[in-house]
Amino acid sequence: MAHLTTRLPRAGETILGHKFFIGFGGKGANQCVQSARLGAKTSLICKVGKDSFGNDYVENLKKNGISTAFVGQTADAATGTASIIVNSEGQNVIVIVPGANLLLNFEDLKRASDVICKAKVVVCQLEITPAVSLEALKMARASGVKTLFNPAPALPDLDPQFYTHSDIFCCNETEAEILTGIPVGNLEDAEKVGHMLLERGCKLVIVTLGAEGCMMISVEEPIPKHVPAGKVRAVDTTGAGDSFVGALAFYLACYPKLPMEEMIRKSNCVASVSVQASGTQSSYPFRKDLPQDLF
Ligand SMILES: Nc1ncnc2c1ncn2[C@@H]1O[C@H](COP(=O)(O)OP(=O)(O)OP(=O)(O)O)[C@@H](O)[C@H]1O
Ligand SMILES: [K+]
Repeated sequence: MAHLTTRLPRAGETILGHKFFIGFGGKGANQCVQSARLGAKTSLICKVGKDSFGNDYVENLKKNGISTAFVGQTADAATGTASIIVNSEGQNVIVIVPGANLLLNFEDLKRASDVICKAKVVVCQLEITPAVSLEALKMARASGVKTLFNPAPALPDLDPQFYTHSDIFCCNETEAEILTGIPVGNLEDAEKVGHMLLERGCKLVIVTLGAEGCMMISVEEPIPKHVPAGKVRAVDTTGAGDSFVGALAFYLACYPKLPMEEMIRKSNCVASVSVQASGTQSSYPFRKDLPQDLF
């Protein structure tokens, strides 16, 4: 939920804001929404609270055609939230309470094992307990399901098994720096990150570079490739990373024979549409609104 104000309040101060809105999020949900809008059959495995936010959350997923069979609702924690205050200069303060997300456990994964093991692609992030995310990747892998891992929010001491259990490891510049210690400001830096992550056991690494598109490198093709994004007029880049990951998951699942570079190029196109509208899920394009040569 976001509050727009002219300036940020000081400790103990009450100020008036001029706008308030609630948007749905969670990286997993955002990615799922983007995949679903492109036409993928999707299911989200997560946990929310038995509260009005949780009810609305489930409703929103259903509206987007996402299966909620494995969206648990618990009375033991509140739905995860992010409260954001943004001033007129665009500076913000944010409080995140993960809440019910942290209660998603191995039992929940076991209950969902059918969707995990029969999926074409499993996408994981780090907004739940990392060990649970890793277990989902392992379950997928053991069944020959393609794994796409997005290490967000990044942890400096990520369990090294995340590298070896990801078919595709996709991070942005900030995450790349936290994971490797290499500040990423250009393509060359991203290439260094790519080499380092391949050494750690990744099969294929993608570093997203905002308006510059992406860098990709793989064990099969260890020469880094730049996949540029089209030039667009960006109005709000919030959520672009999740749009990209969601689109990539769609192509991996629905067009598995496309060369990876082509999948990334198409995912860049989808994500570059999202930066031309404000908000996160509200900016994600539907298949019918995109150039049909993307399909
Ligand atoms: N200004 C832009 N113009 C065109 N495409 C963009 C732009 N910004 C982002 N994109 C697309 O979105 C993808 C992801 O962007 P980025 O690397 O900024 O992710 P991110 O930092 O995780 O984003 P965010 O945190 O804002 O969601 C890029 O690889 C590109 O395809
Ligand atoms: K956006």
